[in-house]
Amino acid sequence: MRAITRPLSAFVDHLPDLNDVAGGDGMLFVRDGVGLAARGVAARVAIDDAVDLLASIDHDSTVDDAAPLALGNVPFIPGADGSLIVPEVVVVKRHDQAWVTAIDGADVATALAARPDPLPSSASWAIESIVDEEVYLRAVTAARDAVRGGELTKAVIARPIRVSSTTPIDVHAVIRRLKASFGSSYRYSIDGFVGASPELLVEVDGAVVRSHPLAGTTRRSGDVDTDRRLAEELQASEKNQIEHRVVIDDVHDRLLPWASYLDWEPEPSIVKVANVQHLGTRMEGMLSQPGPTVVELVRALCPTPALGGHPRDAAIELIRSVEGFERGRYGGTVGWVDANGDGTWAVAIRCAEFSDDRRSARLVAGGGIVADSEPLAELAETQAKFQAMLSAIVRP
Ligand SMILES: C=C(O[C@@H]1C=C(C(=O)O)C=C[C@H]1O)C(=O)O
Repeated sequence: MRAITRPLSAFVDHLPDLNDVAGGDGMLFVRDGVGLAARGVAARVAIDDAVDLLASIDHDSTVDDAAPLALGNVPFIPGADGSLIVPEVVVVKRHDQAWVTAIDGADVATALAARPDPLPSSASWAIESIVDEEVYLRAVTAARDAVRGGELTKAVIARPIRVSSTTPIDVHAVIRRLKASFGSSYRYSIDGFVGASPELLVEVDGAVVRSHPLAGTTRRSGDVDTDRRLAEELQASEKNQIEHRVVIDDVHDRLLPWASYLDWEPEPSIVKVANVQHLGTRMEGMLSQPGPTVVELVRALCPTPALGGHPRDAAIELIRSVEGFERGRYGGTVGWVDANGDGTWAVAIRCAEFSDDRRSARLVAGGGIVADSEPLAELAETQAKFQAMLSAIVRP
C-alpha cells in the first residue's frame, strides 16, 4: 500500500468539523476537537498485526508528525479478536496542525466535500430492557455476595436496553449532539458503534504514556450547589473509594512493568460529565525504551477492572454467568494506532450499537459492585449513564 499525507490546508481553506467529515457512514474518534475522522476502508487488519502493516506502507508525507493509522474496537472478552480499519482517507487534527492521509490514490476531495446538514425528523420511539430488571438485580446481588464471601473484591454488572425508532436514526445527527453535550469525552463512531466515553484506557504519545481510570459514580442534579455536595459525598464515600482503589491499583500494576517512571494523582479527583460525575485518577509516565506499542498496552489493560473487576478472571467468569447477555463491544476499548505504535484508546462505554437499518440501537450501562452496593441504587446509576446516548438519539 502507498499513502500520501499533506497539510489539510492544501485541500481546503477552512478546517472542516470532524463530525461532518465522518457524517453518518464514516468513522470518528475525537475529543475537544483533537482526533480524526475517516472515510472508506482500504484494509482490515487484526489489531496485533496493525503496527507491522502500517509500518510497511510506503508513506510520502510533508507533515513531520504524521504516520498512517488504523482505528477500531477490541471487544470486552480478553484476547478477543479486534479488527481495525485502515481508512482510505483520514483527516487528523492536533492542537497545532491538521493533515490528511490518503491510501492508494483515494479521492480526498470527495471525502472532504460538505455533507448536507441532518434534517430534523419526528419518530415514535420505544425503549425496552433486553434483560429483565429482575435478572439484573439478581446479578448485582450475586456479585455483591461474591464480594462479601471473599471470592472477589469487585465485579461490574451491566444491563442492555433497546431503543427502537419508526424511522432510521441519523448517526450524523447523533454525533453532532454528542459533540454539543459531551465535547470533552472521547466521541467515536465506527461500524455502527457510537458513543461518548469519558474514560481514557491508555494513550501512547512518543515515550509518554497516559491513563485516566474512572470508578465511583454519582448523579448530577442541574444545580451547582447540589452537584458540589454530591461530589463531596462521592469523595467521602468508602464504598466508592474501594471501587476506585481496586481499579487504580490494577491499572498501575499492569502499566508499571512497561514504564521507567509512572506518576499519579495522590487523591482521586472529580470528573464531571453532562449526566454523571465520577472519581478519576490521572496517571502519566515514561515508557522504558525500546517502548511498547499502544497495542501491547491495550492488550495488557483491556478489559479494565473499571468494566470487569478484580481479580480479573474470576470477575469475568461471574459476569458471564449472571448478566444474561453477551457484552460484545461494550466494555472493551475503542481507538486508533499509527505506524509508530502511538495511539489513543478509550474504554468502550456510554455507547450504542446501531442495527444495519438504523431503526434500533442496543445501549449498555453498568457499574462496579462491592460489599456495600445496593441493587436499586445500582439500577438508578445505570439509568443515569444511559442518558448520555439516550439524549443524543431520542428526538420525539
Ligand atoms: C460500567 C460503566 O462505567 C464504568 C463504571 C463506573 C462505576 O462503576 O462507577 C464509572 C466509570 C466507568 O469506568 C458504564 O458506563 O457502563
